[in-house]
Amino acid sequence: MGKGFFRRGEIVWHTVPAAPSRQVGRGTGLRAVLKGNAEENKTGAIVAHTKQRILIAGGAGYIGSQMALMLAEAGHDVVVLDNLVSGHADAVAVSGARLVTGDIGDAALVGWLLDEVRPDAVLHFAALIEAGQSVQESERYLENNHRRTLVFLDALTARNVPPPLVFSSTAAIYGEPQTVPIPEDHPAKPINPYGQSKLLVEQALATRAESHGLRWAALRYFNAAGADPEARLGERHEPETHLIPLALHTILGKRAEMLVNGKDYDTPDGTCIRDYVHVTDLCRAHLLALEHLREGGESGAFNLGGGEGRSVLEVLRTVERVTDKALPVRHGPRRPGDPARLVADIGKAKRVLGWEPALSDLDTIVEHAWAWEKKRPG
Ligand SMILES: NC(=O)c1ccc[n+]([C@@H]2O[C@H](COP(=O)([O-])OP(=O)(O)OC[C@H]3O[C@@H](n4cnc5c(N)ncnc54)[C@H](O)[C@@H]3O)[C@@H](O)[C@H]2O)c1
Ligand SMILES: O=c1ccn([C@@H]2O[C@H](COP(=O)(O)OP(=O)(O)O[C@H]3O[C@H](CO)[C@@H](O)[C@H](O)[C@H]3O)[C@@H](O)[C@H]2O)c(=O)[nH]1
Repeated sequence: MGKGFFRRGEIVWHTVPAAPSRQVGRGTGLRAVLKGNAEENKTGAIVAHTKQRILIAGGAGYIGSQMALMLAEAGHDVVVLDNLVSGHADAVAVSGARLVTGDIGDAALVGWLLDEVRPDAVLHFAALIEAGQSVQESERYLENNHRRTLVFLDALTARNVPPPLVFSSTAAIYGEPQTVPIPEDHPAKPINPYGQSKLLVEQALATRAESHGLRWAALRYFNAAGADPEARLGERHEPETHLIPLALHTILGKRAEMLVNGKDYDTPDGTCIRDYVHVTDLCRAHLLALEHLREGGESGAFNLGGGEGRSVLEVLRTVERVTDKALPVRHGPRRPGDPARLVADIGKAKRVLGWEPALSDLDTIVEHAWAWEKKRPG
């Protein structure tokens, strides 16, 4: 155990120094996020007035650790609960948030933590995330993502006034889309247990709203991508399955070639189309969702995408352009369970939350991911 850790029973608190600055970068739209709760300092940066206590389940993962960093930079007090099944303690250290190593399905731990932290809001990122793996291991996915979330929700709703909850949902709940772009009221018919587990949680949130007055937002991310604009954090799934990091690993010589899954889809170049959204844009949406709930806004689901569909080959060409290197590519068969097109209709998030993707053009996403890959640990 490294410097800066101490044990408290079975619980490990990670006590690294807080982030050096409470400034929030300019031009990121956070003025709107923190309205009424922030001021501009001499340098024009945004500094939060009211420090809030935020609990992040799954905050040692790719998106959750970026969220912890954004909240810490906005001046909030952040505690991460993560069992580190796929997350990284050193990613939490970047934000200076406290890390409690444990499981969302551990009722005693979660109850203790809620009493200890008394969070003003909870963000729930904790999940197993591989759709393909979920087909082989459906029980494990439903147990981890759905049943353990129910335990977590029991602990939250046992409180007199449960804190508002923002949940990481996914485009995978829609299954094979009937219309593209996909609006939130599109039928939800997941075609893999991963999507099913997320839909079951969304249904549980709606039920808890009726039974316990839980206020919630389910943010249905499309393809999360990119990295911290200052390359302090980024994607580090092990094993990695996502297109952009795999292409960058190939460029770096960690893999021999890039396999394109299918070239006979009904799309202009025959490869799958996806909607890539920058991780920082996703995190900003969480702040806006919290603000929305804090102001009494209606609970519900919101699509989050970059708003544009890009094919696998377009992504690979962008990787070649940004890195200025050629990518060895091989065409293989389709990957089971891959819909041809997934593109978000993000009108509701724009209208209701005031969200607008700012960094989600493909070049910026790949540039940030590339900067991260060149300096990431491991
Ligand atoms: N990455 C994407 O493209 C994408 C797209 C749609 C939705 N999502 C959702 O966003 C969330 C975050 O995704 P990510 O890419 O950061 O994944 P990630 O694997 O990097 O992070 C998930 C984190 O949750 C933790 N975790 C898992 N099960 C846990 C449990 N039972 N108790 C405590 N901690 C647990 C892991 O250790 C990890 O740190 C997930 O809920 C995922 O389903 C991701
Ligand atoms: O080596 C590879 C890896 C991926 N792909 C393709 O690239 C596209 C994007 O794949 P990937 O990056 O693995 O993301 P998705 O499978 O689209 O899934 C992501 O996006 C979904 C929402 O759109 C979320 O539900 C998932 O959690 C998230 O992992 C797909 O067509 C893949 O078949 C390849 O061709 N070769």
